[in-house]
Amino acid sequence: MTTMYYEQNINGDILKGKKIAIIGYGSQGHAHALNLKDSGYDVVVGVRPGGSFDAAKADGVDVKTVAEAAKEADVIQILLPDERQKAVYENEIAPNLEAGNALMFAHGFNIHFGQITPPADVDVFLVAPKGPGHLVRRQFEQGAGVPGLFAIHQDATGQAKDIALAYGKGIGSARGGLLETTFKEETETDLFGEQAVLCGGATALVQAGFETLVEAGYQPELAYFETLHELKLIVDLMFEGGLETMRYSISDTAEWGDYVAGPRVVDADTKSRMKDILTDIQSGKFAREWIEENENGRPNYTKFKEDGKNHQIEEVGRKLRAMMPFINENKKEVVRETSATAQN
Ligand SMILES: NC(=O)C1=CN([C@@H]2O[C@H](COP(=O)(O)OP(=O)(O)OC[C@H]3O[C@@H](n4cnc5c(N)ncnc54)[C@H](OP(=O)(O)O)[C@@H]3O)[C@@H](O)[C@H]2O)C=CC1
Ligand SMILES: CC[C@](O)(C(C)=O)C(=O)O
Ligand SMILES: [Mg+2]
Ligand SMILES: [Mg+2]
Repeated sequence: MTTMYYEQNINGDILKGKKIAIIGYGSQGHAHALNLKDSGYDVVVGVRPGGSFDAAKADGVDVKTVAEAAKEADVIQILLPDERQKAVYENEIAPNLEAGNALMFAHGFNIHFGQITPPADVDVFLVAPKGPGHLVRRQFEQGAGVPGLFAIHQDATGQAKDIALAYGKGIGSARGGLLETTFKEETETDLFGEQAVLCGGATALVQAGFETLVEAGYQPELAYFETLHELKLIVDLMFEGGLETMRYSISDTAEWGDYVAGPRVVDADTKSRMKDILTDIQSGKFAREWIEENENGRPNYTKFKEDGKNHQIEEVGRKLRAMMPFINENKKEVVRETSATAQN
């Protein structure tokens, strides 16, 4: 049965007086550090010298090396890229762990796929917002919150769940709801969601729609508005009131087209391939291949990234967005973080 926790059911006092180290100051790192600080907690950020270090300093956060932050903290949240966590954990965090500390994650990848094995005398749990870090920060500042998951892997102190809930409240996720899960369930569903629907599925759908229109001779700018820009406005309505609200706002013509054409695009074969994707995640095949890609210096990742950047939809989009300053306003904070974390 699903168990949800909301702000009013959570006592955040258990984290008062504890030092929380946020390791990494990227998408999730900056959001957790700033939200926890604004919630009145004692936060130190641990990163290497460079863009993130400078950004955290400029934001008025206490910043140290990873090893120093881990050493002085009671609660250590690892918000580094998943593929870098194992090395940083082994070299800089593990030697500074003490019995009774809490070791945290925002995604279960490294624990679930056996990359990190913490000692038995520390709590190990995750608090994973169900949304991009920049929105975790933006929504918190707006008085809202991105819902999150939490899961306990090890409860050495008997306090793991209370600390996890207090942490989830501190970053604003309990405003949207904290759902109790396991590392296995969080890891597999998160990977599936981002691959099949949220990132892989959505970008492939947008690109294919754009290409279909442009190849048929329609203007690329029009194709951009139709397949990418307007998607946000349609998804906003789904977000606010589900598919029904979106269908209430669109024309009856669009709604009829939705019913008859949607299943032609995403059909039983698509669903069967979604199941294959899920199987590869569950079996560990995806994780093994991603780890290997990193060990080999990311040749395919780099090529995919470059091809994506050079796709016509991106060139057209950059030009059109430059004429819409209201979009660029929101983008500023993401770009600052992106450029701060772009180095390897
Ligand atoms: N992105 C998201 O919105 C979400 C992410 N998650 C999870 O959160 C975790 C963090 O992901 P995300 O926020 O995307 O990570 P990012 O890619 O944004 O993290 C980048 C940060 O890690 C630092 N970093 C990278 N390598 C090292 C290193 N060797 N030593 C010290 N610092 C280093 C970077 O510093 P520098 O500037 O020096 O490179 C930067 O501060 C992952 O487990 C992810 O799965 C969960 C939910 C959503
Ligand atoms: C959808 C991608 C995500 O899982 C997220 C923002 O929740 C991620 O890993 O970044
Ligand atoms: Mg996710
Ligand atoms: Mg993810």
